[in-house]
Amino acid sequence: MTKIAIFGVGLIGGSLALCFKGKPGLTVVGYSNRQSSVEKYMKRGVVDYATTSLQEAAEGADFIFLCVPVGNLEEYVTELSKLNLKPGCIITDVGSTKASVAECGKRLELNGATFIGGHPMAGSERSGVEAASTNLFENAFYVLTPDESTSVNDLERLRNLLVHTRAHLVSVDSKSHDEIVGAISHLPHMIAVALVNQIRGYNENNGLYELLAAGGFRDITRIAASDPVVWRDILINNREVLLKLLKDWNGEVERFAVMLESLDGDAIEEAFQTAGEFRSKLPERRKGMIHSLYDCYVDVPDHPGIIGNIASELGSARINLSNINIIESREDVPGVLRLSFRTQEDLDQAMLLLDKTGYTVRQ
Ligand SMILES: NC(=O)c1ccc[n+]([C@@H]2O[C@H](COP(=O)([O-])OP(=O)(O)OC[C@H]3O[C@@H](n4cnc5c(N)ncnc54)[C@H](O)[C@@H]3O)[C@@H](O)[C@H]2O)c1
Ligand SMILES: O=C(O)C(=O)C[C@]1(C(=O)O)C=C[C@@H](O)C=C1
Repeated sequence: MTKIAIFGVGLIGGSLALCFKGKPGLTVVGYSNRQSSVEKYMKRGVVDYATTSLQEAAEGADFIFLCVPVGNLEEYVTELSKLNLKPGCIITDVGSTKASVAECGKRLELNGATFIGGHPMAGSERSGVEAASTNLFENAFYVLTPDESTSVNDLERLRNLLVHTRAHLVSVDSKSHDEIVGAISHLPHMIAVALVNQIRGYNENNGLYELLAAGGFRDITRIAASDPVVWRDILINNREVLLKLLKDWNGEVERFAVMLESLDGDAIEEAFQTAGEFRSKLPERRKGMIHSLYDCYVDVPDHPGIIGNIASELGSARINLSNINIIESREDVPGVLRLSFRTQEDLDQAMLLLDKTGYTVRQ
């Protein structure tokens, strides 16, 4: 049996556990420092076994996945370096920053074990084992950060195991990882939070802000609801990269102010034009980056019960709906519903069914 230990069975750790559990020859052990969490992991059935003993979880493991917040990663690598791990054990992590943990894994003597950093580029604003899903990593990119000291054989063993996630594996050096992911993930999270807090401030004096906030605001701010502790650690860990990115961001904001002050309509058009072109080239269906789910949009008349009707149509056809959002709905004006599914197959079936039922549905 190949023993896989998962430290921190939350959104990411739980989703990995679900990818591995029940696969022939694999057994999955969950570790938490809290008894109540261990009980929850067992109750939800995401692991074969769970324990609060770090030693029990780690010893004899062929693979150890550290899925705790970034601020706790180095402390766990250090704790593991003090144990008698199985020779050839691969320690990996899923942290959203890679340079500091990779440096720690390299610096410490791991007594026959190896550290290879990892980061699945998939996730959600939700957290905890309750949000874990078998399909979270499907078609997403999963970054590995081996270095010159990583053996080809160890890397291959980890890659072979990660096949169960159905993600696309890519290798990147840890410094480039932090620069790129800082720009495409950490900066957007800061912007979303700053934007929500700006509007929250206005809303304190006038509740209409909250009431009128529709599709645009919701789309750009979904990630502002992400876990505060997880994101505190990510931002602090990648602060040098982020301080530089924030300077560049200030430049972008300033450019807009200049365009408005000088009534430069051409420049505004061009800004939207170039942004639209770049965005439309982004590959669709990459979960965790732009699309976290498989979505379609349905035009609906604004009358009571319509959402219930659509949900029960899908339910009767055994199509699993994972989310439903009202994008727009005003009196006497048709609204738009966004329906989200976890798989392409569910999306295709739902679109076919709703089209047959007479709804206008599009992607
Ligand atoms: N959320 C995302 O979208 C996302 C995506 C990719 C990677 N990550 C990375 O994955 C890691 C986990 O994030 P998540 O979103 O799964 O968070 P989460 O809060 O859902 O899960 C974290 C888990 O770690 C446990 N934990 C916290 N502190 C611990 C400690 N000191 N010792 C043991 N267990 C502890 C928690 O109880 C929880 O089960 C982070 O390093 C994060 O950067 C997150
Ligand atoms: O889709 C989301 O909600 C995410 O925040 C996922 C996301 C991202 O920014 O793309 C967040 C953090 C990760 O480390 C990787 C992926």
